[in-house]
Amino acid sequence: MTVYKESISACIGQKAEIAKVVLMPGDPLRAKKVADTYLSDVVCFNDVRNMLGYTGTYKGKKISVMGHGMGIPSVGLYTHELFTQFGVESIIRIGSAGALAMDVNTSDIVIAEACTTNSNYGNQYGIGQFAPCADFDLLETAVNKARAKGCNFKVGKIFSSDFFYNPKAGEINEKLRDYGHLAIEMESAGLYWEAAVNRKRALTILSISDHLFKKQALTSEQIRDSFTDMMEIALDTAWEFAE
Ligand SMILES: O=P(O)(O)O[C@H]1O[C@H](CO)[C@@H](O)[C@H]1O
Ligand SMILES: O=c1cc[nH]c(=O)[nH]1
Repeated sequence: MTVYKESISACIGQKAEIAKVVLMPGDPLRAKKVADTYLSDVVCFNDVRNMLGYTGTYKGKKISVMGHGMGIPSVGLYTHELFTQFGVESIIRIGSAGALAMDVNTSDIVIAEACTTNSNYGNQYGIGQFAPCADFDLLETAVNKARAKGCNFKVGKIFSSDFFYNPKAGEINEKLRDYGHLAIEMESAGLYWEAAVNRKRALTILSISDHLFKKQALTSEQIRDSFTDMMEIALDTAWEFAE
Protein backbone atom coordinates (compact mmCIF):
# COMPACT_ATOMS: atom_id res chain seq x y z
CA MET A 1 0.00 0.00 0.00
CA THR A 2 1.25 3.49 -0.81
CA VAL A 3 2.29 5.56 2.18
CA TYR A 4 1.16 9.09 1.40
CA LYS A 5 3.00 10.92 4.16
CA GLU A 6 4.28 10.55 7.67
CA SER A 7 1.22 11.26 9.75
CA ILE A 8 1.41 14.47 11.76
CA SER A 9 -1.96 13.73 13.21
CA ALA A 10 -2.63 12.34 16.67
CA CYS A 11 -5.37 9.95 15.61
CA ILE A 12 -5.35 9.45 11.83
CA GLY A 13 -2.50 7.31 10.48
CA GLN A 14 -3.01 8.15 6.82
CA LYS A 15 -2.14 5.20 4.58
CA ALA A 16 -3.87 6.34 1.40
CA GLU A 17 -5.46 9.36 -0.23
CA ILE A 18 -8.30 11.12 1.58
CA ALA A 19 -10.87 12.78 -0.71
CA LYS A 20 -11.92 16.43 -0.44
CA VAL A 21 -15.36 15.27 0.65
CA VAL A 22 -15.77 12.84 3.57
CA LEU A 23 -18.93 11.11 4.83
CA MET A 24 -18.77 10.43 8.57
CA PRO A 25 -21.00 8.14 10.67
CA GLY A 26 -20.40 7.64 14.38
CA ASP A 27 -19.94 3.90 13.89
CA PRO A 28 -16.81 2.86 11.96
CA LEU A 29 -18.63 -0.28 10.78
CA ARG A 30 -21.23 1.99 9.13
CA ALA A 31 -18.30 3.58 7.29
CA LYS A 32 -17.20 0.13 6.15
CA LYS A 33 -20.73 -0.63 5.02
CA VAL A 34 -20.87 2.53 2.88
CA ALA A 35 -17.48 1.67 1.35
CA ASP A 36 -18.44 -1.98 0.71
CA THR A 37 -21.87 -1.15 -0.72
CA TYR A 38 -21.38 2.00 -2.76
CA LEU A 39 -17.70 2.67 -3.52
CA SER A 40 -15.43 1.03 -6.05
CA ASP A 41 -11.60 0.86 -6.07
CA VAL A 42 -11.72 1.13 -2.27
CA VAL A 43 -8.60 1.59 -0.10
CA CYS A 44 -8.55 1.76 3.68
CA PHE A 45 -6.73 4.96 4.67
CA ASN A 46 -7.05 4.65 8.46
CA ASP A 47 -7.37 1.89 11.02
CA VAL A 48 -5.84 3.63 14.04
CA ARG A 49 -8.11 2.84 17.04
CA ASN A 50 -10.25 0.88 14.56
CA MET A 51 -11.74 4.21 13.43
CA LEU A 52 -11.98 2.84 9.91
CA GLY A 53 -11.61 5.23 6.99
CA TYR A 54 -11.90 4.39 3.29
CA THR A 55 -11.47 6.21 0.00
CA GLY A 56 -13.13 5.00 -3.17
CA THR A 57 -14.91 6.08 -6.31
CA TYR A 58 -18.63 6.92 -6.48
CA LYS A 59 -20.10 7.63 -9.93
CA GLY A 60 -16.60 8.51 -11.17
CA LYS A 61 -15.54 10.84 -8.34
CA LYS A 62 -13.39 10.28 -5.24
CA ILE A 63 -15.24 10.19 -1.92
CA SER A 64 -14.00 9.12 1.53
CA VAL A 65 -15.95 7.71 4.44
CA MET A 66 -14.70 7.42 8.01
CA GLY A 67 -16.15 6.87 11.50
CA HIS A 68 -16.02 9.74 14.00
CA GLY A 69 -16.96 7.96 17.24
CA MET A 70 -19.51 9.13 19.79
CA GLY A 71 -19.76 12.59 21.31
CA ILE A 72 -18.47 16.07 20.49
CA PRO A 73 -14.89 15.57 21.78
CA SER A 74 -14.47 12.63 19.41
CA VAL A 75 -16.06 14.20 16.33
CA GLY A 76 -14.25 17.48 17.11
CA LEU A 77 -10.89 15.75 17.15
CA TYR A 78 -11.33 13.81 13.90
CA THR A 79 -12.94 16.62 11.93
CA HIS A 80 -10.33 19.13 13.15
CA GLU A 81 -7.56 16.87 11.87
CA LEU A 82 -9.32 16.17 8.55
CA PHE A 83 -9.95 19.89 7.91
CA THR A 84 -6.57 21.20 9.08
CA GLN A 85 -4.09 18.44 8.20
CA PHE A 86 -5.56 16.43 5.34
CA GLY A 87 -7.03 19.02 2.96
CA VAL A 88 -10.65 17.98 3.48
CA GLU A 89 -13.13 20.65 2.33
CA SER A 90 -16.53 19.15 3.15
CA ILE A 91 -17.79 16.70 5.76
CA ILE A 92 -21.26 15.16 5.82
CA ARG A 93 -22.22 13.37 9.02
CA ILE A 94 -24.54 10.38 8.48
CA GLY A 95 -25.92 9.54 11.90
CA SER A 96 -28.75 7.98 13.84
CA ALA A 97 -30.98 10.13 16.04
CA GLY A 98 -33.92 9.97 18.40
CA ALA A 99 -36.97 11.95 17.22
CA LEU A 100 -38.47 14.68 19.41
CA ALA A 101 -41.05 16.25 17.07
CA MET A 102 -44.41 14.48 16.90
CA ASP A 103 -44.54 14.72 13.09
CA VAL A 104 -41.24 12.87 12.70
CA ASN A 105 -41.26 9.06 12.67
CA THR A 106 -38.77 6.24 12.77
CA SER A 107 -37.01 5.75 9.41
CA ASP A 108 -37.56 9.42 8.48
CA ILE A 109 -34.64 11.61 7.48
CA VAL A 110 -33.78 14.80 9.38
CA ILE A 111 -31.41 17.31 7.81
CA ALA A 112 -29.87 19.49 10.52
CA GLU A 113 -30.02 23.18 9.68
CA ALA A 114 -28.69 24.25 13.10
CA CYS A 115 -27.94 22.78 16.52
CA THR A 116 -28.80 23.71 20.07
CA THR A 117 -26.36 22.09 22.46
CA ASN A 118 -25.37 21.73 26.12
CA SER A 119 -21.73 21.25 25.11
CA ASN A 120 -18.99 23.66 26.24
CA TYR A 121 -16.82 22.88 23.19
CA GLY A 122 -17.74 26.20 21.52
CA ASN A 123 -16.49 28.21 24.52
CA GLN A 124 -12.87 27.66 23.41
CA TYR A 125 -13.40 30.20 20.62
CA GLY A 126 -14.13 33.00 23.12
CA ILE A 127 -16.89 34.84 21.24
CA GLY A 128 -19.95 33.97 23.31
CA GLN A 129 -22.75 31.77 21.94
CA PHE A 130 -21.29 30.58 18.62
CA ALA A 131 -24.14 29.39 16.34
CA PRO A 132 -23.47 25.89 14.95
CA CYS A 133 -25.09 25.99 11.48
CA ALA A 134 -24.98 23.80 8.37
CA ASP A 135 -23.30 24.96 5.18
CA PHE A 136 -26.11 26.34 3.02
CA ASP A 137 -24.85 24.89 -0.29
CA LEU A 138 -24.58 21.38 1.16
CA LEU A 139 -27.97 21.79 2.83
CA GLU A 140 -29.71 22.96 -0.33
CA THR A 141 -28.12 20.16 -2.36
CA ALA A 142 -29.16 17.51 0.18
CA VAL A 143 -32.73 18.85 0.22
CA ASN A 144 -32.89 18.58 -3.57
CA LYS A 145 -31.52 15.01 -3.47
CA ALA A 146 -34.00 14.01 -0.72
CA ARG A 147 -36.91 15.51 -2.70
CA ALA A 148 -35.82 13.71 -5.85
CA LYS A 149 -35.69 10.45 -3.92
CA GLY A 150 -39.21 10.98 -2.58
CA CYS A 151 -38.38 9.99 0.98
CA ASN A 152 -39.91 11.46 4.16
CA PHE A 153 -37.59 14.17 5.36
CA LYS A 154 -37.62 17.33 7.44
CA VAL A 155 -35.15 20.20 7.75
CA GLY A 156 -34.72 22.05 11.02
CA LYS A 157 -33.09 22.43 14.43
CA ILE A 158 -31.70 19.47 16.32
CA PHE A 159 -30.18 19.05 19.79
CA SER A 160 -26.55 17.89 20.05
CA SER A 161 -26.32 16.43 23.51
CA ASP A 162 -23.38 15.72 25.78
CA PHE A 163 -25.43 13.02 27.45
CA PHE A 164 -27.19 9.91 26.24
CA TYR A 165 -28.39 8.88 29.73
CA ASN A 166 -29.68 11.66 31.98
CA PRO A 167 -32.02 11.50 35.00
CA LYS A 168 -33.79 14.69 33.82
CA ALA A 169 -34.07 13.61 30.18
CA GLY A 170 -37.90 13.51 30.27
CA GLU A 171 -38.20 17.16 31.35
CA ILE A 172 -35.42 18.40 29.04
CA ASN A 173 -36.72 16.49 26.01
CA GLU A 174 -40.21 17.98 26.46
CA LYS A 175 -38.75 21.50 26.41
CA LEU A 176 -36.62 20.71 23.38
CA ARG A 177 -39.67 19.38 21.55
CA ASP A 178 -41.80 22.37 22.55
CA TYR A 179 -39.10 24.76 21.31
CA GLY A 180 -39.15 23.15 17.87
CA HIS A 181 -36.26 20.68 17.85
CA LEU A 182 -36.77 17.77 15.49
CA ALA A 183 -34.36 15.22 16.94
CA ILE A 184 -31.54 14.56 19.38
CA GLU A 185 -28.05 13.22 18.67
CA MET A 186 -24.57 13.82 20.01
CA GLU A 187 -22.09 15.32 17.52
CA SER A 188 -23.35 17.83 14.96
CA ALA A 189 -22.65 21.02 16.94
CA GLY A 190 -18.98 19.97 17.19
CA LEU A 191 -18.81 19.25 13.47
CA TYR A 192 -20.45 22.58 12.57
CA TRP A 193 -18.09 24.53 14.86
CA GLU A 194 -14.99 22.86 13.40
CA ALA A 195 -16.21 23.61 9.89
CA ALA A 196 -16.97 27.24 10.78
CA VAL A 197 -13.64 28.06 12.43
CA ASN A 198 -11.70 26.36 9.64
CA ARG A 199 -13.85 27.97 6.90
CA LYS A 200 -14.98 24.60 5.51
CA ARG A 201 -18.36 23.03 4.74
CA ALA A 202 -20.37 20.66 6.96
CA LEU A 203 -23.80 19.08 7.04
CA THR A 204 -25.56 16.42 9.12
CA ILE A 205 -28.12 14.02 7.65
CA LEU A 206 -29.82 11.81 10.23
CA SER A 207 -31.90 8.68 10.07
CA ILE A 208 -34.42 8.37 12.90
CA SER A 209 -33.81 5.15 14.85
CA ASP A 210 -36.23 5.80 17.72
CA HIS A 211 -38.87 8.25 18.96
CA LEU A 212 -38.44 9.62 22.47
CA PHE A 213 -42.17 10.31 23.05
CA LYS A 214 -43.88 7.71 20.87
CA LYS A 215 -41.58 5.08 22.40
CA GLN A 216 -40.88 3.58 19.00
CA ALA A 217 -37.55 2.01 18.12
CA LEU A 218 -36.35 0.26 15.00
CA THR A 219 -34.83 -3.19 15.21
CA SER A 220 -31.23 -3.46 14.10
CA GLU A 221 -32.40 -4.98 10.80
CA GLN A 222 -34.80 -2.10 10.20
CA ILE A 223 -32.02 0.37 11.05
CA ARG A 224 -29.77 -1.30 8.50
CA ASP A 225 -32.42 -0.98 5.77
CA SER A 226 -33.65 2.51 6.59
CA PHE A 227 -30.12 3.95 6.74
CA THR A 228 -29.89 3.33 3.00
CA ASP A 229 -31.82 6.54 2.13
CA MET A 230 -29.55 8.63 4.36
CA MET A 231 -26.41 7.11 2.83
CA GLU A 232 -27.62 7.65 -0.74
CA ILE A 233 -28.70 11.27 -0.14
CA ALA A 234 -25.30 11.93 1.46
CA LEU A 235 -23.36 10.25 -1.36
CA ASP A 236 -25.29 12.09 -4.08
CA THR A 237 -24.79 15.37 -2.19
CA ALA A 238 -21.08 14.64 -1.71
CA TRP A 239 -20.73 13.86 -5.42
CA GLU A 240 -21.69 17.46 -6.30
CA PHE A 241 -18.75 18.75 -4.19
CA ALA A 242 -16.22 16.01 -5.06
CA GLU A 243 -13.44 15.95 -7.67
O1 LIG B 1 -25.36 6.64 14.94
P1 LIG B 1 -24.35 7.68 15.31
O2 LIG B 1 -23.77 8.35 14.11
O3 LIG B 1 -23.24 7.14 16.21
O4 LIG B 1 -25.14 8.81 16.14
C1 LIG B 1 -25.88 8.62 17.33
O5 LIG B 1 -25.70 7.35 17.94
C2 LIG B 1 -24.83 7.45 19.09
C3 LIG B 1 -25.61 7.10 20.34
O6 LIG B 1 -26.11 5.82 20.25
C4 LIG B 1 -24.34 8.88 19.14
O7 LIG B 1 -23.12 8.95 18.45
C5 LIG B 1 -25.46 9.60 18.40
O8 LIG B 1 -25.15 10.86 17.88
O1 LIG C 1 -28.13 10.22 20.39
C1 LIG C 1 -29.10 9.51 20.14
C2 LIG C 1 -29.17 8.65 19.02
C3 LIG C 1 -30.28 7.89 18.81
N1 LIG C 1 -31.29 7.96 19.68
C4 LIG C 1 -31.26 8.80 20.76
O2 LIG C 1 -32.20 8.84 21.54
N2 LIG C 1 -30.16 9.54 20.96
